[in-house]
Amino acid sequence: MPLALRNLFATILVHCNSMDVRKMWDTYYEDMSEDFRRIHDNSPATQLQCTLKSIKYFLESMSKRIQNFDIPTANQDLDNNSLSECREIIEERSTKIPAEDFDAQSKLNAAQEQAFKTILQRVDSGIVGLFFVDGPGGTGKTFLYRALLVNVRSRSMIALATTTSGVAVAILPGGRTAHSKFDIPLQTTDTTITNMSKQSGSAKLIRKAKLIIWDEAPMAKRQTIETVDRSFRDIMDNDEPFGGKVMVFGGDFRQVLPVVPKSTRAETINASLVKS
Ligand SMILES: Nc1ncnc2c1ncn2[C@@H]1O[C@H](COP(=O)(O)OP(=O)(O)OP(=O)(O)O)[C@@H](O)[C@H]1O
Repeated sequence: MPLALRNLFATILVHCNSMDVRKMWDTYYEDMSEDFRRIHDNSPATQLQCTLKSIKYFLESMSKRIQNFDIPTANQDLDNNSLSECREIIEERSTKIPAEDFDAQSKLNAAQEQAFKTILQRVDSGIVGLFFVDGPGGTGKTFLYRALLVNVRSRSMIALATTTSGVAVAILPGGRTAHSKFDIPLQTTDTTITNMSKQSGSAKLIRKAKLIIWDEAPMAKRQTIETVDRSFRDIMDNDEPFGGKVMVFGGDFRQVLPVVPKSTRAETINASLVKS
């Protein structure tokens, strides 16, 4: 429950004026930072900054500034809340975190916890990361995505949730189809790029995103995913895969492969992500 505790701590700061804030901080810091201690077990400084950013997020959602309270100082993060942010970034930041997701990270099973920790270490270190979450239907992939989204978003960082089909969009908070979010052309080939220009709001959003989730990836043609890869490299001016972003693809190859009209079995498999 550390996330719920940080939310409660921020709420108490805002509504209870006569509290000894520093004493309360010292008393409950261990409990409030328990999730970050699990992820960054060797770095107390990172644990502290992650905890402060999360409390800052909740305070700002109540129109308060963390600087006005007697708790340790958060590092200045120039990425955050700049006045010149474009519409796409403002919209993304206004995604509501569902209350039922607050304790998702404390309920993760061992396999989910392992994936959660590994992915968040990449998010916090800013090192490129390409992950594929594989599992048959009902094994908890969406549950893991939701825990990741709440953790990253509750620290005022941008996490994008995309899916291949419109049907699955509704199960991820702030979800959109990858085609719509990344402006992917309907017909993709081995040389296409997306319609996002480097100066567009969508490109600025990609530059800021710390985590990008793409569910139902096996349903997308590999050329579609490769088109996004080429565009991200261009937008980020970085030739690492997906321009150095932390990408989490997920889905189940046992379910639906890409739909290629009038294709043979071999052509369908050639269009699949496994051939990328
Ligand atoms: N660690 C967990 N603790 C409690 N409930 C969980 C956990 N993991 C998954 N669940 C629950 O199990 C059910 C199936 O999980 P989920 O929807 O995440 O599976 P999925 O792998 O995404 O399935 P699909 O591929 O069909 O979309 C959901 O009701 C989810 O809330």
